Amino acid sequence: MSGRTELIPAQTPASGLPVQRVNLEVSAGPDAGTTVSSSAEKLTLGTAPGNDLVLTDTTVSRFHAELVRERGGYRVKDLGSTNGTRVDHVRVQDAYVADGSTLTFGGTTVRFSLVATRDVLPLHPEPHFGGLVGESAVMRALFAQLARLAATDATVLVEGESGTGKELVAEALHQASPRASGPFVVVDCGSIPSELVESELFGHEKGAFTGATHERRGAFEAASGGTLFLDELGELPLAVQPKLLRALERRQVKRVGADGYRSVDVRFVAATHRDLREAVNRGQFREDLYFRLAVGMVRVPPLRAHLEDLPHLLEHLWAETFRSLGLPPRPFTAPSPETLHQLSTLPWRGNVRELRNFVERSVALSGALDASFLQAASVPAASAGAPTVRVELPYKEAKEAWLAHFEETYLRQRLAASGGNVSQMAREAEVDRAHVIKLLRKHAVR
Ligand SMILES: Nc1ncnc2c1ncn2[C@@H]1O[C@H](COP(=O)(O)OP(=O)(O)OP(=O)(O)O)[C@@H](O)[C@H]1O
Repeated sequence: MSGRTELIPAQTPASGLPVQRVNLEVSAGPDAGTTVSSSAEKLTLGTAPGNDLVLTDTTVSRFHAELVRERGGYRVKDLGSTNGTRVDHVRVQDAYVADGSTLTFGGTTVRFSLVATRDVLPLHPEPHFGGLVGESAVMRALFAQLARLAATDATVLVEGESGTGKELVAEALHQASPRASGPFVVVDCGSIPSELVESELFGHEKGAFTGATHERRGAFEAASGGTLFLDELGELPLAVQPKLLRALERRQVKRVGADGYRSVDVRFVAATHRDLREAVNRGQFREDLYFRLAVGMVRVPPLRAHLEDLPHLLEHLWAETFRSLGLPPRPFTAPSPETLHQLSTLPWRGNVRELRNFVERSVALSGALDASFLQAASVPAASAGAPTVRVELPYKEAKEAWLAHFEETYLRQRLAASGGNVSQMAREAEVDRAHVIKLLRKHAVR
């Protein structure tokens, strides 16, 4: 016995992914007697219409809390509510709940219970969809959902941690849709200075502002006949949000400095790694825009939720690395069981992007997948303590590894101190916001 936890090979049930169904029954408060039953991965509750459990209790916030199904069970997460969330009378921010737990939201009490029968989600027949790969049941259930959504023109909101593949999801939706022959236009709200977002989205007339020496069409017009993908939607300035709402509702946009509206024909997909419901509670995101976007909700799982895809992903990213570097492909050699084991025990906070970085480093430094090429940040022990100077590396690489540790530690702690608000963090750190975003991506911090 090695005492090691083995990586479970991908075993995909042929028919579908069995998912748990839960019941939420309001047992005390103005809505006593109301019951909701669902097998959704995420359930929200609050007073805003559109929550899965809508409460009328005035001590409950608009988006008060959510219940998320994970491998280890169900978790309840408070969404920054005014009066807090309790599990069995203990106030919590984020906690696991058990069958029969009593949950309290403000002045309302809800009984949480598991339903004996399981629902079954359909699975996509192939272990890939567009540029996404995954053999696991969770990924193939996601592909099946994407295939269904691609056939429609519905607006889609893609949620997921950084590096999980949200942009690939948007691109795959476009490619599988009837608009595939039209343009796929990407706007990253996080990397555009806030004063330029409106012109980037809707265009401007000549002379509309200092520097507007020519008229310019915006992303909506550029995407006409195709799909417009807005990344980092949570960073969209509040002032632009009503204009986006209008554009989505009426399919009309007005260039900055123009008098009239122009019609546009676009399919709209947006992504966020931030919880927009929390942003709504804080007054940073408009509730009406949130509901307009959340017509089709797609949640991309973090890598730690489908580790059985590691071998398949490594092989895919290996080929991708050679392709992107313009190098002749080299045959893939599967990692040793030890390496695979080590990879499967890491937190992968940067998700598939971090895995890709690891593959790229391995290719560049040795041509074989080797766990010693994991960046210091991936390995919990290294990121927790003081940085070690890796004297076994050549001077330049040792210095880079040490600097990388400094950058990541600084970014993580600064970002946490500013409550995850990148603009505020950039101001406080006296670093240009676009540079901060580049660094955050480099270190897979978000
Ligand atoms: N399931 C997957 N199969 C293949 N490649 C993937 C998968 N998921 C992510 N990737 C790769 O990981 C990298 C990050 O993906 P992507 O940029 O789509 O993530 P993201 O969620 O949009 O990140 P961010 O929130 O930082 O914008 C890309 O190189 C992408 O090709």
